[in-house]
Amino acid sequence: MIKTLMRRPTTGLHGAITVPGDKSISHRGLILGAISTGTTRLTHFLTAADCLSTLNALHALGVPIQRDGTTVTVTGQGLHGLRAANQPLDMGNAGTATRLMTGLLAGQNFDATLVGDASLSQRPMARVQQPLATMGAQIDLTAGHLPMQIHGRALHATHVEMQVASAQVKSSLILAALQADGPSTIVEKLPTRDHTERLLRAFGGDLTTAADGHTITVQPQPHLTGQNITVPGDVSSAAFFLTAASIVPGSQITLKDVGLNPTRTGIIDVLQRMGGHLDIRPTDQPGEPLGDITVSAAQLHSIKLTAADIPAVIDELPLVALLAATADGVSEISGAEELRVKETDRIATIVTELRKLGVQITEKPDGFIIDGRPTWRVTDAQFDSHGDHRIGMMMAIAALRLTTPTTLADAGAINISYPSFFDDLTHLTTETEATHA
Ligand SMILES: O=C(O)C1=C[C@@H](OP(=O)(O)O)[C@@H](O)[C@H](O)C1
Ligand SMILES: C=C(OP(=O)(O)O)C(=O)O
Repeated sequence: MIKTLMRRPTTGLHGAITVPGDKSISHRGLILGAISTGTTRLTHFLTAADCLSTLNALHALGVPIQRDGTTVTVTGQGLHGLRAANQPLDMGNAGTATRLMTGLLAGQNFDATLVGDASLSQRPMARVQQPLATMGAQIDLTAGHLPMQIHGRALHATHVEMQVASAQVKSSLILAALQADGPSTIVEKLPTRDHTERLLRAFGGDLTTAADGHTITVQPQPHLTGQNITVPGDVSSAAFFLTAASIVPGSQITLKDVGLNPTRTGIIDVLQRMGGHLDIRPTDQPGEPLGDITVSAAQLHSIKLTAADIPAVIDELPLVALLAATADGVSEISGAEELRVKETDRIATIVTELRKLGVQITEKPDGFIIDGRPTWRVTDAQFDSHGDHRIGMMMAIAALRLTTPTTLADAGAINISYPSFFDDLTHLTTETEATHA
């Protein structure tokens, strides 16, 4: 689908929205609900294609799941209550779903086959197969990729030193370790998003993170109990509008009930370091941290990010590139080679698309260098998502700086994580400054 993009709104973006539920927490809530006893109710669940891949896979494994709008009810089957599916599990475009389900299925007493779309079928799966093999897991890949055959079996406890900073790999190992014959330890290269750890504790699991923040010990065979969970707004979705309001002159918007887990809020830190105007009001309540954010337009300054900064901002790096493209000075992003194995090679797709705006960007093996400018000279008005939701949304936000018409090819990819993205954008661009004065 080719979509005509919205141009610069004359008075900027105004108004307030609640962004859809967090993708990472929605996946995990379904999985932990499935292996608990009793009922789990997820409200403000993300009903986007990626999370529906997890929902459909669990359903095919014998888990009753009801969906009513954004409320999902999961009837837990216990840790050993899943049953073999009678067809391959189609994980669609979802890397998180695939890696987490692999860890879960490795310890079940049946076999499973996982397949995915063309993008997912190019993404590396040895990163879970190899550490899971230290527990005795038997997983056959196709040249390191999907299709994958998982031969479920009893697992042993392990001690794993992770080779990549990846919450997906960590969570896969945690889900396998729950089914092992003793306590397992997982050592992270760098701390990554900790939603699995937080949720597992809420469901009654026994898991500790050492004071160094890197070492996790998982006690096996927990008795998990179903929970009622309100999923916070996805900060990775909010990030598109945090960026838009920062770079479109005259803007001031509020994003309500956004997840503020510190392992995810790198984009807020980046914006603050670049001179962005943000007011963050945390809400006092149990569970994942959340709050409201008001953001207004600002003249931004360049930034440097290195490997230790990356995990908390990994999915927002296309937006960091866009912010840097409008900022004063030269920005440099390093240590972000993981971007090359996302839905697309995001270093390559960021460079290709931003060059269409006339942005001065240099590609590096592990990131990029951008020389920012207050105005761009568009050389190609036909943007392309390359089938990658975050690249498509980043270019739709870039178009808001332009007065010339532009289009986005393969705009349907945005449904992977944010089906109501254009509705929310329309809402924020049709609310005038006067209505909110
Ligand atoms: O665990 C998760 O929910 C996710 C972890 C990240 O991937 P990696 O852990 O592989 O970096 C992120 O890019 C993805 O969108 C969601
Ligand atoms: C990388 C992403 O997701 P996944 O790895 O789950 O496909 C993303 O949403 O940006």
